[in-house]
Amino acid sequence: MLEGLHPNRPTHVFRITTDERSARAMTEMIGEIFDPAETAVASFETEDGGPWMLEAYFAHQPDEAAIRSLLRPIVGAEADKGVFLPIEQKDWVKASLEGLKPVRAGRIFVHGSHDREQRRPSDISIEIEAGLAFGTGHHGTTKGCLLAFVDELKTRTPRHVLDVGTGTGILAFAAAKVLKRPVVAGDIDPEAVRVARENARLNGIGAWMKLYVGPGIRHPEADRPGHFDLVFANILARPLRMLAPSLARVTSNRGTIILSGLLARDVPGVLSAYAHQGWYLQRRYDLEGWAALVMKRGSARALPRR
Ligand SMILES: C[S@@+](CC[C@H](N)C(=O)[O-])C[C@H]1O[C@@H](n2cnc3c(N)ncnc32)[C@H](O)[C@@H]1O
Repeated sequence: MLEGLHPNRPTHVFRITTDERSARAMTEMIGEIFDPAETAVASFETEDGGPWMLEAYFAHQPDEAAIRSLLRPIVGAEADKGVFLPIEQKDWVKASLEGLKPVRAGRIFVHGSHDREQRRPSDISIEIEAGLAFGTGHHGTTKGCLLAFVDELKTRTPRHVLDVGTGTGILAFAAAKVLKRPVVAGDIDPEAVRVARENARLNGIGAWMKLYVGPGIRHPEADRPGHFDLVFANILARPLRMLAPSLARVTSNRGTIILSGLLARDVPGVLSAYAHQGWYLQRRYDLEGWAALVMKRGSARALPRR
């Protein structure tokens, strides 16, 4: 969930801990200067009220001296404290998955194959092998969506679910397993859809996953006006804003859209795009600097003051 480059294919990472303002300024500068196809950058709070970290991922070995001199006008001598690290290519995904602990949201328990024995009999368990797709459940955006989904179930039971930007398929699987119904899920990245298909089989719900490759809802399974009563879209702020009219169109009048993939600073822009379509924010989940927004159709007057 970084701006730019697919987060699972970098060769080098640069990390620097600093204050929020400098982290944001450096993120913006790196985002503007470097080609988004070759660089991914994000900054986030390392703990509540604690220092911020900037992480920049590069597809090729970066010119370290040049990057430090670019950052010096923003953070001064601190630019030299940041570290550049090579990223092991071969087993990077596997190794990072093995190091990850399972994630729990209510009864939903997301785990890798190495943590199967931790499942409880009452769990809705989802086993994920991420491969090259995003979505192990550990990212603040995914966790936020899972928590929002669990809370949504306290008041209603959706029947028709769409997951836009499905990655490994994790949110769609949670919905299919909890609701015991087919779910439509798509991703712009064919590799993600391949991984989601494999994971669906692994979880015994291959027949319930209606997977498609394509941007947004550009597929006959997804482009069904008023059909879905729960839509997940955990992608970036810009596509979320652009997709506002089409997501609003395919969601039923009493339906819910759960949006994520946006940093707290991007929330007002996304809310305003959905307010233009007649949607308001019912509640939000903030985890590790990322926000998940639960949107309902209704009067823009219901928008909370921010
Ligand atoms: C942050 S990941 C979310 C994965 C998973 N849904 C989760 O919650 O962990 C975002 C996914 O959205 C996909 N994506 C980005 N822009 C998209 C678009 N316009 N339409 C469909 N998928 C998109 C990416 O390929 C990526 O797999």
